[in-house]
Amino acid sequence: MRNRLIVANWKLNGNWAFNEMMISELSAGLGGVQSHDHEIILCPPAIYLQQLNGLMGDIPLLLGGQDLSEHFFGAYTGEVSGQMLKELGCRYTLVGHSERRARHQESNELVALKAKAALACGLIPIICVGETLEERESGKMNAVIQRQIQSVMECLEDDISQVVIAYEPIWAIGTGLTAKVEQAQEVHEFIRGVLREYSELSAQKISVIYGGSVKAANAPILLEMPDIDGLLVGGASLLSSEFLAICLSSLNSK
Ligand SMILES: O=C(CO)COP(=O)(O)O
Repeated sequence: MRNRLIVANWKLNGNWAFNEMMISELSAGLGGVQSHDHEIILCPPAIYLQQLNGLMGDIPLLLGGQDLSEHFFGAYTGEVSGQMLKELGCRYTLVGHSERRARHQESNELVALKAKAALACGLIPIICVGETLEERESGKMNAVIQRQIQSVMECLEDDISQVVIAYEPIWAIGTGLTAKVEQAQEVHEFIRGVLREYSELSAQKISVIYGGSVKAANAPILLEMPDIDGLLVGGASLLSSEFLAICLSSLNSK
């Protein structure tokens, strides 16, 4: 019933030659593989969306932004709007990644406005949530994640089923530490419970994906969990063989 999503977050990586090579290697590896309930989404730096859109042809890949402005146009130097992402071929955009929350002081309220702006532009927001190690160890994890989700849900009102949630424990990002599958499943189940408070149907429909040191080696076991509907991959998405193996393990696991 829920879509399976494998999302590559390239962060501040890529260049013209690298992008060309990645698309050609992903094309060779995924050629002919089609699945109506699987989506593989590349989120490169916004500046490369146009190049990738031109390179993708009929390869079964989609594009997403890494962030967007909560504004639609105007005097906001350096920002990229949802319409601009849409024009460049995006179907998705990440919102509220922990690196933006921490480094750019993005509050829950701002993340909610960005998710709303994304939907208004016809984009599906992938809303990132997750706790620090300190929050986990001091027992605040559930409250932190609940608040992150509630802010968005309260702002979106009728549109809540149109989003994707990405659970990324901050202590597992880029550290080589992955949440144990049981730990990840437990939080995903908790997130579905929070969603259920808004709508049972939405809770069943919204894909909740996991991110944090995902690799080809741990992807299959994560994807076996009942409430893990896909993966948000950072470092391993920059290595075509690793990323392909992750995509193929997902395509083969359903
Ligand atoms: O932040 C992430 C994806 O958004 C996870 O990054 P890593 O896979 O490098 O840990």
